[in-house]
Amino acid sequence: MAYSGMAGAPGLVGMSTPATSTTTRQVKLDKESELRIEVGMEIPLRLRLLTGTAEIFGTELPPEIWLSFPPRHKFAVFTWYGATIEMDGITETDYTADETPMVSYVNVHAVLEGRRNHAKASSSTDPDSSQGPRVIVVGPTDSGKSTLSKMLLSWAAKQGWKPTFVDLDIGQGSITIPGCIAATPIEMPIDPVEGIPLEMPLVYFFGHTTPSLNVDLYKVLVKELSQILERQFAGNAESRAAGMVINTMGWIEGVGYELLLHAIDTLNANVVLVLGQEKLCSMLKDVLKNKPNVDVVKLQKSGGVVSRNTKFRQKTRSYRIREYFYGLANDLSPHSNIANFSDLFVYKIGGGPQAPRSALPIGAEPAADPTRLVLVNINRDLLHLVLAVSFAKEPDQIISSNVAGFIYITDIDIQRKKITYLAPSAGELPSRFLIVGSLTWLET
Ligand SMILES: Nc1ncnc2c1ncn2[C@@H]1O[C@H](COP(=O)(O)OP(=O)(O)OP(=O)(O)O)[C@@H](O)[C@H]1O
Repeated sequence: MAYSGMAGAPGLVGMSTPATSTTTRQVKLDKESELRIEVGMEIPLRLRLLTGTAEIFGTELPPEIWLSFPPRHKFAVFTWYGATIEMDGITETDYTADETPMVSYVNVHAVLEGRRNHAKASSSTDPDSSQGPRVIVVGPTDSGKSTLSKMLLSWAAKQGWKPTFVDLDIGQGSITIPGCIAATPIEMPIDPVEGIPLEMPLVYFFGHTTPSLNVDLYKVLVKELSQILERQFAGNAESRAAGMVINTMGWIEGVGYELLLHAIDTLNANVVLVLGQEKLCSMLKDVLKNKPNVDVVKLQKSGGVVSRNTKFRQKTRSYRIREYFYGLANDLSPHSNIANFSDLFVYKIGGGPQAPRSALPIGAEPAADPTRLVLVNINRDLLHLVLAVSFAKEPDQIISSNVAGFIYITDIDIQRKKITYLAPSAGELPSRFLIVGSLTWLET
């Protein structure tokens, strides 16, 4: 695992001292308690495990090694048997808590583990039982869904499984930039600083950060993703037995609820973990009662989960895009490239009328087709938008294709018909077909 090393940690000399500590200090944790930390807004926090054992969201801390957590990071160091932690730097808040839902979470992990073992043992004799658990984590915003997903994945990976992480959260997803749904196998416990490794995730670009802008397209993309995953599972008994953990959005009312049911159905989830909401749990139990193979389990929300307001969420999205191009520690060097208008084809999905008015019965209004491909005229409206580079070979494959990566439009020269864009690497783009939505970014 790529832990950030201790070298080059920020000096604290001459800094003002907020109410919380700025000096090196130790915290002793009793068994089954956790240290909850919100790193300050400007400067990273260094932290290391001095004695005992402890984990961050399911990933064990290496003894004695300093880890550097970026500004605004919110996390907890939990210990099952007791530990001493040393911190160096500024925190916005830090406190210890001995009431956590961790025992119930690890009990869920134990049940999933049993199902994985059963699936593995059945794979040669009974293909129908060879599917490991497909867990979907649902709940309102800020109920700890992403965190629980990470814990379940890291605990499974620690025991040698390679479960598939599916992130359907287009607002605050953890696999790639916002506006996408994605899946990736988790082969090692998730690095508490760097997050999910980005080796070849399967990514579909929705292009907006709320599904309400094109609900049908969102459903189509979830279906496309699920079909590819089914194909992968069919050819790989190991990942089939390890199963999936699916993270969802916090939108659980109305259309949001409908999308949850759609995801449960499309991805064939058989364990639904409901965090922090009785009403949602009872609605799901009721609607899924005819599916005896689907378990709906209510779990307590952790008191440590931090609520994030709209502004914070927008900022987080912007940092995620920045991280894509420049790396978490500014360790990547994106390239500024120039292309002719004629070199690239930019499509948006949805919007255009389905049929001309003349082709409709008298009085009928043309409805917008949510999955219609519309070729976009290149003009300055594209400035500061983030576009996806499709793997499609032909335009009609764009919706069903996953994406290779993203570019950011930094200039449009109408007179010379040139586009300047930032890309993760130099050289030609893997495809000339680009997808545009409403995902903007202001590079600062
Ligand atoms: N026990 C804890 N102690 C401290 N911070 C925590 C704890 N659990 C979760 N957090 C932090 O709280 C924030 C919200 O948690 P999380 O992202 O898991 O919620 P979510 O339900 O997935 O949110 P969303 O609805 O936006 O997707 C995150 O920054 C997470 O790191």
